[in-house]
Amino acid sequence: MIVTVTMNPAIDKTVDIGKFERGDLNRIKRVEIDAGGKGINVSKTIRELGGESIATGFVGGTSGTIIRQVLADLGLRTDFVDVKGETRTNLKVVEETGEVTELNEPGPEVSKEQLKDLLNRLDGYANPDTLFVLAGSIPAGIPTDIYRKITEQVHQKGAKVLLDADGTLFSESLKGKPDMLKPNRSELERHYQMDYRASEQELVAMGEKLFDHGVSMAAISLGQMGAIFLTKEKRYRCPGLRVKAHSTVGAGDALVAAMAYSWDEKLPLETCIRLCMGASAGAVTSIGTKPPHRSLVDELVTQVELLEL
Ligand SMILES: Nc1ncnc2c1ncn2[C@@H]1O[C@H](COP(=O)(O)OP(=O)(O)OP(=O)(O)O)[C@@H](O)[C@H]1O
Ligand SMILES: O=P(O)(O)OC[C@@]1(O)O[C@H](CO)[C@@H](O)[C@@H]1O
Repeated sequence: MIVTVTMNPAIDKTVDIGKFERGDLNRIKRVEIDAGGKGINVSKTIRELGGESIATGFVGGTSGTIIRQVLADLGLRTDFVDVKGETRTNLKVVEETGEVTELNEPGPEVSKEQLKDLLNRLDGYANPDTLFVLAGSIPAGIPTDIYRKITEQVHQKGAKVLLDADGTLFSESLKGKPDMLKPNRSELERHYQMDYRASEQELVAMGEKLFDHGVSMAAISLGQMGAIFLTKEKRYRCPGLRVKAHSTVGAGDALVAAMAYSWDEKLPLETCIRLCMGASAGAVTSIGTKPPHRSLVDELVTQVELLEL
């Protein structure tokens, strides 16, 4: 069973404009609305891949109701805790060049009781057959060591954790010894305080250091350049697939979804990697933060090149 945790969901409003003019009037050509937030995107992609998950976290207000409804319409199982404020709306501005500017709101505050409620629910799902996907930012009221706490809590019941977090949240969460990680290049560089662009060798070295934190698999995503996949036994580099990109937002979530789905289905490492590459490349072709179609993923999977390092 896969349980995704989105502490800070969002309505994603993706707008297409020609060229973004700072300090001037910008006319929008197209608007796309999605129920988003990293864990929710992971759940949507798992569903598209043919798997099942339970999407959990906090939702509130009208946006929260919309998110619940959209996910129900998609046939997703959810178990959200209600909060008082309004779930955020995140704006993604996509220019003709493909450049994306993201404006993410902080999200509504979560009380101690609401957090306790969520932790109790997560505890109820934890067993050796459960993988928790902890992904994205946390709203006000939630301590930065929350992912560490959840990881320690569910580990006690034999469950596993896949983490996708940024900055301090990433560094704090590592202390809980998550089982799988999906940092991107800049998250790793920031964690290891590198003030220059790391080489491939340095990225691999940094990735392997994560094994000291108990990690058993790390996927280092490199945007259009592809990704590096590391386990204790094997190291692969996959060049990025050539696709017609619309918005890269959510590509990382699709990769995480494929990792989680592969774990649940007990797929071999190489099959998992191909799926990760196919799903993430497929996600950049979709408008907004919609998951890639399984048929497209299957087509892209055949193009994946695995270079053993
Ligand atoms: N332009 C692109 N063309 C092809 N594949 C891409 C492109 N951008 C991203 N990808 C695929 O998506 C994966 C994840 O992308 P990226 O490294 O940008 O993740 P991320 O920073 O976590 O993204 P986000 O947080 O926006 O979801 C890459 O490893 C790659 O396989
Ligand atoms: O503010 P966070 O939680 O870091 O990221 C939230 C977010 O940008 O991540 C997803 C794409 O990965 C979007 O659906 C969503 O708007």
